[in-house]
Amino acid sequence: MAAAAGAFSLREVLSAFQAAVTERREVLLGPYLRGWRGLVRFLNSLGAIFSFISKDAVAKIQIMESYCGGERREEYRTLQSMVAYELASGLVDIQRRSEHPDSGCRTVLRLHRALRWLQLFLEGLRTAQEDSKTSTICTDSYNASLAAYHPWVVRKAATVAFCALPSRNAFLEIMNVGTPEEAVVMLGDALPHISSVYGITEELYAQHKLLNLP
Ligand SMILES: CCCCCCCC/C=C\CCCCCCCC(=O)N[C@@H](COP(=O)(O)O)[C@H](O)/C=C/CCCCCCCCCCCCC
Repeated sequence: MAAAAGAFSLREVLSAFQAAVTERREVLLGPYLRGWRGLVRFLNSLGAIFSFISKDAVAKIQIMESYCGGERREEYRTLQSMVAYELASGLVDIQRRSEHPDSGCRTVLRLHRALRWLQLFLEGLRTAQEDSKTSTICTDSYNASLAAYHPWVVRKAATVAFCALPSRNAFLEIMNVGTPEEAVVMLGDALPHISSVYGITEELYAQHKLLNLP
C-alpha cells in the first residue's frame, strides 16, 4: 500500500531506486527523481534546521522534472539518453558555468554526489553500534564525500545541522519501517539498489569526462 501523502516510506524510496535500473543497466530518470522526492520528504520531517538542504535538493529535482516533462521528454527518459542528447546538442557547460547553467548533466551530478553521501550514511547507520551517534555517522559520511565540493560556509552550516539529528534508534524508528532491527534489515535491502544507481552513473560520467562539471 502507498504511504499517506507527505509521509516518508523507505519502502517506496527503495522501490523507486530499484525501478530506476533497467535490465540494460540504464537509469530511468522518472523513478530516480521519485526516489529523491521520497528522501526529501524524510529530510523535511527532521525539522526546519534542514530546510536549506532540502530547498537545494528540491530545486535540483524540479529542474530535472521540468526536463523530464518538457518538449524533449523522450531525450530525458534515461540518464544515458540525457547525456547523449545534451552533449551532442552542446547543452553542457564544460569549463565554466555560463550559457547552460542548469544542464541536466550538471544538475544530476550534484544529486549523484549526494547519493554517495547517502550510500555511506546508510551503510554507517546499518552497521553502527546501537549507541552510536547519528550526527557522527552523518558528519563522517559527509566529510568523506560531499564536503569536498562545498565551500566553507556550507560545510559549517551542514555540520551544525547534523548535530540536531536524533539518536540512531530514534532515527531508525522514524524511518517508519517497524522496529530498529527491521529498519536495519530494510537498509540492507535498499543499499544494493542505491549502490547500483550510483555505480552506473559514476561509470557513465567518467566515460564522458563529466565528473567535474562546474
Ligand atoms: C533512508 C532514509 C534515511 C536517510 C534520509 C536522508 C535524507 C536526505 C535527503 C536529501 C539529501 C540532501 C541532498 C542534498 C543535495 C545537495 C546537492 C549539492 O551539493 N548542492 C550544492 C552545490 O550545488 P550548486 O551550488 O553547484 O548548484 C549546494 O551548494 C548546496 C547547498 C545546500 C547544502 C547541502 C548540504 C548537503 C548535506 C547532505 C546531507 C543531508 C543530511 C541529512 C540528514 C539525515
